[in-house]
Amino acid sequence: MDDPDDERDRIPEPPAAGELVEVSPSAVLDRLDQPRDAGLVDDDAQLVDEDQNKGRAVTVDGLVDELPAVRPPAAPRPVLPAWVKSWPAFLDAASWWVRHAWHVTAFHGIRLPLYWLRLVGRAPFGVARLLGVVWQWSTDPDGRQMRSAMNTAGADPAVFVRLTEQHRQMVRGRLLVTAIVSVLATFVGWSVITSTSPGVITTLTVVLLAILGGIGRSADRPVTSRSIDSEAVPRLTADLIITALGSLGIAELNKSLKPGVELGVRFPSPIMRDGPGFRAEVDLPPGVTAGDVIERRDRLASGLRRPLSSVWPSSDHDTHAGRLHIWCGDKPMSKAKPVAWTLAKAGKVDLFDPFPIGTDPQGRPVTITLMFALMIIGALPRMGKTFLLRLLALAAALDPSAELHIYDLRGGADLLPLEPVAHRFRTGDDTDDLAYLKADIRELKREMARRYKTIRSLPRDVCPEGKVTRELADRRSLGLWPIVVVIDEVQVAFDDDPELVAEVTDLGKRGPAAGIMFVLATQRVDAKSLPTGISSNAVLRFCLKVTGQVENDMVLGTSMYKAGIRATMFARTDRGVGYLAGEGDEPVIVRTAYLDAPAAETVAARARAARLAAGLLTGHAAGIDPDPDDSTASILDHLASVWPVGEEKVWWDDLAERLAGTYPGLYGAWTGEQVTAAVRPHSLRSIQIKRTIDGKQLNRRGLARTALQAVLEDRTANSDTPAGRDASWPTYTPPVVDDTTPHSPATPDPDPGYQ
Ligand SMILES: Nc1ncnc2c1ncn2[C@@H]1O[C@H](COP(=O)(O)OP(=O)(O)OP(=O)(O)O)[C@@H](O)[C@H]1O
Repeated sequence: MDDPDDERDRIPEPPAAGELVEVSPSAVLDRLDQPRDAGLVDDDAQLVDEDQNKGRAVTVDGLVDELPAVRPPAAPRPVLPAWVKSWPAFLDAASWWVRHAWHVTAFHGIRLPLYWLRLVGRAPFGVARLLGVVWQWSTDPDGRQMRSAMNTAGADPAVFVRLTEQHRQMVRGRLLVTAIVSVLATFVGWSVITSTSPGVITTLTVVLLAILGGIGRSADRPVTSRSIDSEAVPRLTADLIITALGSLGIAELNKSLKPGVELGVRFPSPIMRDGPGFRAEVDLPPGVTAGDVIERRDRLASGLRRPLSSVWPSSDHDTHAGRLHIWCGDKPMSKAKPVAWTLAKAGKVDLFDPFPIGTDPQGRPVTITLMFALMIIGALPRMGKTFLLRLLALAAALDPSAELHIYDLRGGADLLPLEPVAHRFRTGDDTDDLAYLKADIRELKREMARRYKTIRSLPRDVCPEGKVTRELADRRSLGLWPIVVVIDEVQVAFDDDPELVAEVTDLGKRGPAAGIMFVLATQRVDAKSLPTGISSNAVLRFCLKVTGQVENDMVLGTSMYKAGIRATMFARTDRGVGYLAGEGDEPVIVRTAYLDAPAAETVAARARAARLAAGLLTGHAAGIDPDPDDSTASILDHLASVWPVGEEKVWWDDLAERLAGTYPGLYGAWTGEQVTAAVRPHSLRSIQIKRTIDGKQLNRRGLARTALQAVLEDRTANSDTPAGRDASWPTYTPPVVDDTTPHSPATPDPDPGYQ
């Protein structure tokens, strides 16, 4: 048999590359608990093959170049608590304290007479207790006990006599002090009674009785009553949390809660007030993850003796997988007032910046940045998906430069308030509606190609990152304003239409950088409704209640469920509450702002007024909504078809006018500048064209027929794609408002649109 000592002393072989070494958690912890200079480095370094791994050390994790700090540095706690940094959260916290203080004061204030009567009832006990204390002090019973203990056969009589004498003297002195104090007290009492007013006597009597009652109070008969119904909502304490955790039925957790075992649950920071509730940070025992607890949110709420929608557990992966945050709201969220939208009454949105969509459970505002993002929203039916979609579309409508394409394939009325601002709008899932959507998507693909060409043609200093900026979006002649496509119940369109899926996937991937954003919502979260190409490219993800891990990860992203981000924990009553991923580093729980249909109509009316004022009402909203142009003809073909017979050179303004006359749906509001910008990617150069009109010499920029013909011939010869697919132009372009410079007859236009 092996000698255990030998076994202990034997230096283990270093693990082969890639071999997994099994190490017990306690061994790891033991090691981690040792200070770095207490032998860890040296002991472990013995395992090193010195030639091969010079300068390296072996730890339980294998070879490393340098040993990391034995303990990772503790995460610094924020200097200011979160509620100080957010005005609404601060107001919430402050108002809670004021309400609480007022309630406690009023509750006890009104009961003061009752409390006094209770004290008076205890006053005789107080007198007896006081007399007992004085008697004890005066008669020194301890000394008497000591002498009785010495009254034994072996005791020294001299010591006994000395102690007896000392006791007698002490008692005599103390009795004298007691007698003098009693006489003085009687005298003072009598003088007060005879010399002061009855009011003072009454006050003193009241106070004296209260003091005597206080001395005589009993632990099992409290004088004061409870101001808070502790049975309904007990204070959130460490004990309560431990009890609740113990009721979850997690074996590993229960093991560490057994009597006699070192408690595995720790509280790294004190339980504190956070917004309208309390927050606790809990370190779960090794082997238990925050996700394990989050999954049992209902049992946790039961253990904490609170309604389900008051209890919000979350994970903190910046620290470790076992760090659990529990936030308990004062009021159940399902009973709290719906969150008001800060933009409901006033305000504009710049889609390039974050805009508010609701609050977190603590009441802090949550914002979202729609620009450059593909967003997916998934949930069970009736959880608030369409309301959120409407909110996002309304926010986009409040940016007058944005072009909205709104599709409600369920055919309900929820998105109708957006009709007055939508460039493209359809509600319903008839063949017509789906064909309209498909044609629009195709147009958007061509628009995307055009946008990329325009972006490529821009100088580097104007477009350094190769994507749309606010400045570029504002130059209407470039046609790079944000386009937001909102589709509710997208699964209706995707079913049995792989071509559409492919086109939306492509737009979802490449569109955002060119300013084309999609927001897709579905109540049927599966691979058909959210194909991998779309779900894996979504930047923003919003998941309201779903039923399982697969749906959760499909909307929020792979492994989110494992990481403890579980939209399965939401209850059916948590309407409008979901996880938002992609906006910050960590997914957050959001209570989306509630906007009913009339309020949505008011916001849409405001947005429409702003668009009208800016001259940016287009497409369906402007009453021009023929079927999307699904032909493959491009602006080059259109220019050729409107070219005036016999003319060799034509001004851009005249060409714009002719295009608008022949294709009002496509070029209705175009100017010469826009036509120039549109053909720029095709290398069509402008020329100066002089004309005499009414005896006046006018010099403007325009196009030569030969140049157009050359480009068309070139395209036919070189292109293997259908003519005009990549050169085609979007349908209804808003009229130019903000950067239109009237053409001066003699001077060349400085706009870069004129080359
Ligand atoms: N932010 C919110 N706050 C409070 N209640 C909300 C919120 N959003 C939605 N609701 C409530 O939830 C109900 C359902 O919302 P909505 O119609 O958006 O659900 P849905 O998920 O789109 O349903 P469906 O899949 O059937 O279309 C609404 O009638 C509304 O009362």
